[in-house]
Amino acid sequence: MLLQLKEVDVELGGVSILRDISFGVDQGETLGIVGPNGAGKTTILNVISAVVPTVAGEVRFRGEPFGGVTPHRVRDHGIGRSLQSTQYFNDLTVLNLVSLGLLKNSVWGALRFTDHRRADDAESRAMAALDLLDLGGYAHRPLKELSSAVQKLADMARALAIGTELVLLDEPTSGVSASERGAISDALAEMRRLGRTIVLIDHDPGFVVANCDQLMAMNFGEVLRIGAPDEVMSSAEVKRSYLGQEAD
Ligand SMILES: Nc1ncnc2c1ncn2[C@@H]1O[C@H](COP(=O)(O)OP(=O)(O)OP(=O)(O)O)[C@@H](O)[C@H]1O
Repeated sequence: MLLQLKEVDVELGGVSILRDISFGVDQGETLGIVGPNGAGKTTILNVISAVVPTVAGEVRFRGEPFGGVTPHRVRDHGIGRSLQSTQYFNDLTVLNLVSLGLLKNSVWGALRFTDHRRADDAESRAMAALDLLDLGGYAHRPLKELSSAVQKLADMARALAIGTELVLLDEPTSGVSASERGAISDALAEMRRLGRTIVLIDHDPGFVVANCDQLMAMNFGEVLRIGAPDEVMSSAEVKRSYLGQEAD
């Protein structure tokens, strides 16, 4: 098993945010997570990325405890994460956005591209990731000129370039029109075809169900059910608690 959370609890500001979260993700598998606003989906990605600490339980990556890892070292383990929004990077080109994630020097050094050898290496790896998602034609375009779908795809390429072991996708369809969601699905399908292990969260349960191997439904910081996507979505507790429908 590549990633495992065992009985994880998280508290932020003295408030219980996650309780008793346990799941595992095998190599090459996509775990989808659904749940209403505030269920704790993003916090789970924050736990895996070592952005928030746990107060109980354990995170294991490649069978090893992941406890002491700092957020800026997560990338060194081959874990890439897409952002909910790329708005702060609007002036960058697509290639710069993807390269930036691959540069190991400080952000300031990276922005100035002072280390040319590393910058060239980062750019060629970034270009390879863009080509995998068929985005090579956008490489030199600033993000601000592109549709929100292409901006999302560029950020997925950034996560793919870093995430050789594990890709965390945070709301890839948010702000993307219904007509452009197919392109996001296609990119995700390509990542899965490449054998990447993925944790996917999105507000659109239909999108998640269609694009995962295993589904976890959450509510109020707890796991309601985990298993085959159709089984989870048709279970009484998920219908009742998440979809607001009466159980059969
Ligand atoms: N830094 C923080 N301090 C205190 N509470 C927080 C913090 N971050 C998140 N929360 C709370 O934790 C709960 C879970 O938030 P989280 O963002 O993980 O949910 P989510 O399922 O991703 O929701 P959404 O779909 O709206 O993004 C929410 O009640 C949120 O207000």
